[in-house]
Amino acid sequence: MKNELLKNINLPKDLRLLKQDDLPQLAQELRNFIINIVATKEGHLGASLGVIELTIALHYVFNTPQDELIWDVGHQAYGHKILTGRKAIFDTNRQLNGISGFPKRSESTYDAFGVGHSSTSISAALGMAIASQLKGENKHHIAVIGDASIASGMAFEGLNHAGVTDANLLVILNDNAIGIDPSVGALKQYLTNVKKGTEKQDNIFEALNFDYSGPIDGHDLPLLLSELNRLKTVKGPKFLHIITTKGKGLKQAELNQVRYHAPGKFDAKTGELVTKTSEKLPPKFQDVFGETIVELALKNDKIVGITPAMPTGSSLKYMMETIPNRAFDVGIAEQHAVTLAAGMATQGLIPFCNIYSTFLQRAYDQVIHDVALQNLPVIFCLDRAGLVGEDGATHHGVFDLAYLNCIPNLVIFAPSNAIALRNMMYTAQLGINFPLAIRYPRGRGHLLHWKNPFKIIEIGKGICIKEGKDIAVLSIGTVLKNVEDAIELIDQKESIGCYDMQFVKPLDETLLHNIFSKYKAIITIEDGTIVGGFASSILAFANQKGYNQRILTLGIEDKFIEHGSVSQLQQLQQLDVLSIKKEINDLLFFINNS
Ligand SMILES: Cc1ncc(C[n+]2csc(CCOP(=O)(O)OP(=O)(O)O)c2C)c(N)n1
Ligand SMILES: CC(=O)[C@@H](O)[C@H](O)COP(=O)(O)O
Ligand SMILES: [Mg+2]
Repeated sequence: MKNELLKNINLPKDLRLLKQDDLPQLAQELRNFIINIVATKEGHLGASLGVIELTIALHYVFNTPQDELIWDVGHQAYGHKILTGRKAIFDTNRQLNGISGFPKRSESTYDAFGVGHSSTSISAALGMAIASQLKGENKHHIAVIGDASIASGMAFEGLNHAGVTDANLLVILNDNAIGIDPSVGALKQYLTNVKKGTEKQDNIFEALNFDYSGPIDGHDLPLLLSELNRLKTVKGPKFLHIITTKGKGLKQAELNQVRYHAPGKFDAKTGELVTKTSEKLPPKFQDVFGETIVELALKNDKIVGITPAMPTGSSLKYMMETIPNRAFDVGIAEQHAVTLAAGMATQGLIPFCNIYSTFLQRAYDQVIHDVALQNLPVIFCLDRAGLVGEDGATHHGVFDLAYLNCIPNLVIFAPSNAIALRNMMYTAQLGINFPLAIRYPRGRGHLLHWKNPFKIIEIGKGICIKEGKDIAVLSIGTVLKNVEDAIELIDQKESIGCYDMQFVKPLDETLLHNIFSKYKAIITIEDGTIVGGFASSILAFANQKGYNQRILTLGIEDKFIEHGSVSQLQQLQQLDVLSIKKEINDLLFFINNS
């Protein structure tokens, strides 16, 4: 059985020509196809394997793309992509200039809504369903949402609204009892009871006016087909609860669902992970955070740790294992995580609220209204800041410096290395009377030895890395390493000064006055958007203080950056070593000849 059926399917119309009895074989072929490609090209695995039967059934029963199908998060949509015209290019998934790892409207008419951040599907599908009603159309709108994503506030808001409409909406809950990490919370317990049959009487979704059916086995194709065909005839908001296994069809992925959410390279036949080099590498920043918070919290019982559904990705799991009563996974609930931290801070606790930079966008008002306005000493640890690579436009943490910069009271720190991250966490827990954001990138730093004795970091102070004569490079965050390497390659090194500014807010004005009084030209560099971030602050400083030398600003251009490896994207954004070297040399040439 080698893609006998799949090879003839390019679009759902081809799929609909198959006999129902052929669909289980197609499911097997589709699984193998995904496993073979993800094994070498990497990407999200477990979620897509878990919805193979659902994907086939949906495209078989519904008339996509006229009927609108919305995948929540979209990391489970690989089967959907393959069956909707992207089979031949699926091996470019998540690569530079290849297809996106998430549904994307500009990529296909079958991708009804762009996703990446969770819990948007019900609102989006409801919006489309209401629009269809207003336009007098007769179509179906289907939101497929996971058990972790439906626990988020936004999903509840959508359900709450949908329940008082007669919109033609079908919500399918794909319940596999796990997000990236095991699902948490009272809703998870409720769903567990529904599955056991102990919670049939007062169904929460029926109470919200949905026509509820399930739970049914989401791998049973005939059952899925008959239930979807039935639901097609039911008007108004409907809710189908299906039970699936994340990683279905690959033994290791079923057994170790957390690891196989996005496993990296693995052997397609055995499922074994490709073992990485045994060479000692510098730690990931997430582990510097995870290990340091444990070290600090063992000595300081006021410290608490919070993660919205990313215990593994943030490495807060180390604290959850060591000090479980003070480490909280609150589920996909960024808004709640921030205000929970604010509440804890009012009571004298020291909350480290760890959120991926991109996901903190969800909790912007909470940062302003609940934390900063009340000047509460919440310590935000913003992981995955800057370019994250293959997850692409939905996930790059490139807006944080800009969106945080305009918030009064907030101190913004971007460590240039693991030691600075660790020392800032140490400093913060000694006691601060302001909110603090510490932002650091995905992946590893460059220091092998980082567990030095703790040192206090003076708030608002930058560091002179190297004095120069003509040009000062002002750097913020880990891009400093590229700057230092670039300067090493420059012939007139002695001309170039280099500064690790550390804080975007407050700026080190004393240091800046020294720099602006001395150098002929300034370069700012950051791995965030050039609009409103570090560069903007330096430009405003120069303008306000009457400095008029040339200032070159390097950072992420004012557009959404797509997927690719971090190094490829750095090159495209001129943040790699050679591009920085060129920018410095060009500026040197300019000032020497003007
Ligand atoms: C707002 C937001 N927070 C966090 C994430 C990170 N994230 C991606 S998938 C995922 C788990 C989703 O679990 P579930 O909805 O149950 O889907 P499954 O992976 O089980 O199919 C999380 C937390 C995200 N994409 N968006
Ligand atoms: C789909 C999603 O949002 C997550 O799975 C994300 O891809 C995790 O990113 P990291 O791999 O950086 O933890
Ligand atoms: Mg799930």
